[in-house]
Parts: sequence; C-alpha cells; structure tokens
Amino acid sequence: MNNFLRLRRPDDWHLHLRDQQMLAAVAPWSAGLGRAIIMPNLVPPVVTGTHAAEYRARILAALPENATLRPLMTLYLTETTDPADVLAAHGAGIISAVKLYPAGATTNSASGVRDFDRVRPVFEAMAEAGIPLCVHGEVTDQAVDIFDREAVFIDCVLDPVRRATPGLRVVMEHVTTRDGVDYVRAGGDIGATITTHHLVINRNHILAGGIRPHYYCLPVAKRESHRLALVEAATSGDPRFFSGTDSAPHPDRAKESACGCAGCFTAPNWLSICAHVFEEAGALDKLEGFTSLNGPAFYRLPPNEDHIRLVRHDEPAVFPDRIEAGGETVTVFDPGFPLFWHIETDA
Ligand SMILES: NC(=O)N[C@@H](CC(=O)O)C(=O)O
Ligand SMILES: [Zn+2]
Ligand SMILES: [Zn+2]
Repeated sequence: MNNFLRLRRPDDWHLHLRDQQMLAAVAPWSAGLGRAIIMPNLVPPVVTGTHAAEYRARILAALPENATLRPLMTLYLTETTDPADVLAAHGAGIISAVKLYPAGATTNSASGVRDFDRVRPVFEAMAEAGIPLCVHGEVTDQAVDIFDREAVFIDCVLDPVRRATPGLRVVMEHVTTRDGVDYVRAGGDIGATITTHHLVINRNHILAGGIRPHYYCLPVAKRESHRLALVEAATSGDPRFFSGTDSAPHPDRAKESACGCAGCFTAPNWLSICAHVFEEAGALDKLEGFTSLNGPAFYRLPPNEDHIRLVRHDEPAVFPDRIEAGGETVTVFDPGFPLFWHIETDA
C-alpha cells in the first residue's frame, strides 16, 4: 500500500478568509498553501482594485511569518462595476479574477447581480483580457427548488452568458451536480472547482436523523448520485477540475440558529480528507493534479516549485473540533471518518 506521497505544494482556488478577528483566527490554517483565490464577499464587498489591494495587505498582516500562502485577489461583480477598473486592477497585478454572485444566492451576496445584461460590458472586457469569471452558479428564483438551482442556472444564465460572450473564461465554483460536471466536460473556456465537503457528504448528512447545520453550505449538498459524479470528476485526472475548498467559516452561534447560515470550515483538514477520498477511489496518483496542477494550468500560472509530504500513519491525524475566533467558536468540518493522512512540511 502507498503510505507516502510527495506533492507540489497545493493551492486553494476558492477560499474565504473573512476579515478582522475571523481573518486573524482562520488565516494561519491556510498559511501553508501555495496560492489561494480569495473570495470578495466581505461586508461591504471588495468591489474595486483599491479595496482588493487593501484587503490583500490585511491578509498578509494576519499570516504567520513562515507562511507560504500568496493571496490571489478577486473583485465582487456588481451592476455598477466599471470595466476600466477591472482591467486596471488586473493589469496592475492586483486581481486574478472577478466573482459573480447572483443577488441573494448565498452569504453576503446582496450586492450581486440581478440583471445580467447590465454587466455585459464587464464580461466583454474580461473575455478580451482573458480574466477568469468565477461563478456562484445558482438561480435565486424562489419558484425553483433549491436542489435544482445549479442545473437551472446552467441552462438559464450561464450558457446564455457564455454564448453571448465568446472567449469568456469561466470557473464554475463549487460544482455540486452531475449536470454541472457534464456541462464543464462539454468544453470551451471553462473549469470547475470541487470542494472537499461535496466529495464526502450528500443531503442525508444534513437532514437525516436530525438537522445538522455544520453540513449546510451553498450550493447545498445534493443526493448521493451527484456526490459520486463529483468524486469521479475529481479523481479522473481531467484537468478541468481542481480543488477549491470553499472553506467558509461562520461563528457557531450563526450556524446553530433558527436561520443558520451557509458554509463549512474545512481549512484545517481538507487535504487529509482529499487524500482519503482519492485513496478510496484508487486514484492517489491523480491527487496532485487536483490539488496542485490543474488549477494553475487553468489560471495560466506555473505550478508551485516546492513540495509537501503526505504520510499515511496508523493513528488518525488530530484536528481541533472547533477553533476560537474573536470570542466565538467556529466548528471544523467533520468528515465522519478518521483521517490517516498526515501533512508534513517541506519534502
Ligand atoms: N459556500 C457557502 O455556503 N458559503 C460561502 C459563500 C459561497 O461560497 O457561496 C460563505 O461566504 O459563507
Ligand atoms: Zn458560492
Ligand atoms: Zn465560497
């Protein structure tokens, strides 16, 4: 049995680091990554190049001295985003992508897009400059069942936008359905991130035998057949699929509530979980592609030069059940099985 793996240092192509005390608490858990695409859904959101540069400085200040993480910043697309500001921020190397939240789709998305025609000039400028558009792919129409919102988004929003804007490079973030996987495989300038938690939970984890708010995230986990499609895509070696943890910390108080908010905090244990999933699938040889090669290839960046080591021990790795953040606690995602893959530093 394979009990040792050397990987190019992994990146995270979808990460929420938040701000202030939460940033201080969670940043160290992602400090050992190579790069991370930092989500802009702060309150207020990161909408201009200036905001992104300031946020980047706050992240760097929150990281420990020996951190390897280089934050790659994004702008939050609004209906008043100026294409010239996007181009300038990208040209100056401040941002790597723009994030589309349909208004109301997820945590802190109220300033997102309602009328997609109004952002057409931004999409056109991005297509021309090759700037990736990271998409939270769910419709917000109350008439659409929450388990169908990704599939409907593909047909009613994403496909029309891509047809209207040839050359627009799209990342379907946190893809959760077989429909999403199939759509990405159908081709063009499109890739997808897959989260760690969607590789291991289905909707039963949230709803069967009691409601479990720490498994609630958006897009919500779907039925088992969709989870299996995600595992197949992630472990297939197809370069269009890469790791984006969507690690999204919230205070326990906000999740364990009559109206609990969406997001799973996976930064501490995501890589051990991924190794477990790939091992179960007999695909440990594809893990490096998923965590360290496919993402940079999509973003047209070189892979990280240095390496980490994953070692399979007989004793499970120990992660905290929860961490402390500014007087609150944040529960760490529980995969529901022991994690034998331990992450070791430089190899
Ligand atoms: N995924 C989530 O459930 N939550 C994310 C937002 C997002 O990525 O949609 C968050 O910011 O909390
Ligand atoms: Zn999202
Ligand atoms: Zn997210």
